Amino acid sequence: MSRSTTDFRSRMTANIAFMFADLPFIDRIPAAAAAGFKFVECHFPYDIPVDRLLAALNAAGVQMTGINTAPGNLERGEWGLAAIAGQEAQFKADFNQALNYAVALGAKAIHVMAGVIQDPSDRRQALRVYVDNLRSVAKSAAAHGITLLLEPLNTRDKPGYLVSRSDEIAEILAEIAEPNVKLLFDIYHVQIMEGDLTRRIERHAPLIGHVQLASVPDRWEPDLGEVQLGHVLAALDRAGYAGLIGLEYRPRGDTAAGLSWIDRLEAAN
Ligand SMILES: O=C(O)[C@@H](O)C(=O)CO
Ligand SMILES: [Mg+2]
Repeated sequence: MSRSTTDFRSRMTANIAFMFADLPFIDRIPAAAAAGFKFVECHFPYDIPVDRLLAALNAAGVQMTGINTAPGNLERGEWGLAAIAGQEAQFKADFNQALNYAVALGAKAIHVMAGVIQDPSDRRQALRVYVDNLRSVAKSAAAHGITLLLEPLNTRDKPGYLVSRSDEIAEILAEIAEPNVKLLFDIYHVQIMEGDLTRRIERHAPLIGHVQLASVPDRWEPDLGEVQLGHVLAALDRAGYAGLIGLEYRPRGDTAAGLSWIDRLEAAN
């Protein structure tokens, strides 16, 4: 039996951007606690004052493990600003907002969202901006023990997003060369864009700062679809990944009822 499946429950963090989505955001925290979660992660908590969020987390006995930088203007198609030339000042403001929330909540990871590049000829410059922006903020996060995560997003869900492949992120990380800037290896996106999950996990293991799971191609409970969950968890285990595992899927029905996949995973491994 692989460690990843025996201690799975103690390492999983419920992504409350997607899970318990029938409830108002703040109410997803006690709902996650009632379903047995000790950890939650989310995307954009910024509509809720940080003190209120912290009070809800404390009341539920749940720890927030990770948040994202703000997406920017959704109507203009933005999805983060870290790679957008001319938006460096707004990126800094968004980053500081994320850092303040993370520090106040005790969250140890911030997913720094790169952004959508409307004109492919801007890509080269965007990569430069991305690297420079990340270098400029990495140490302020490190001072608080916070890891910055870079996540490749698949081009079907997020056309034009600067980075869609984990191999590309590996090159960017080599250039940034800051130990607290890491790869967010989301099985869903990596399987869609690159596949070869086992070998890719082995190759990128030292770079991986966080893992997320969902079924492929539907982004449902992760024991469904084309990826064999037990195998992937064992590969992560063998590669030495011992960090948190984000459940970032859209439940097919009721979130709590759908969690029976965890019992099946434990029984099968
Ligand atoms: O996979 C995703 O979509 C997320 O992890 C995210 O942070 C927002 O794009
Ligand atoms: Mg993800």
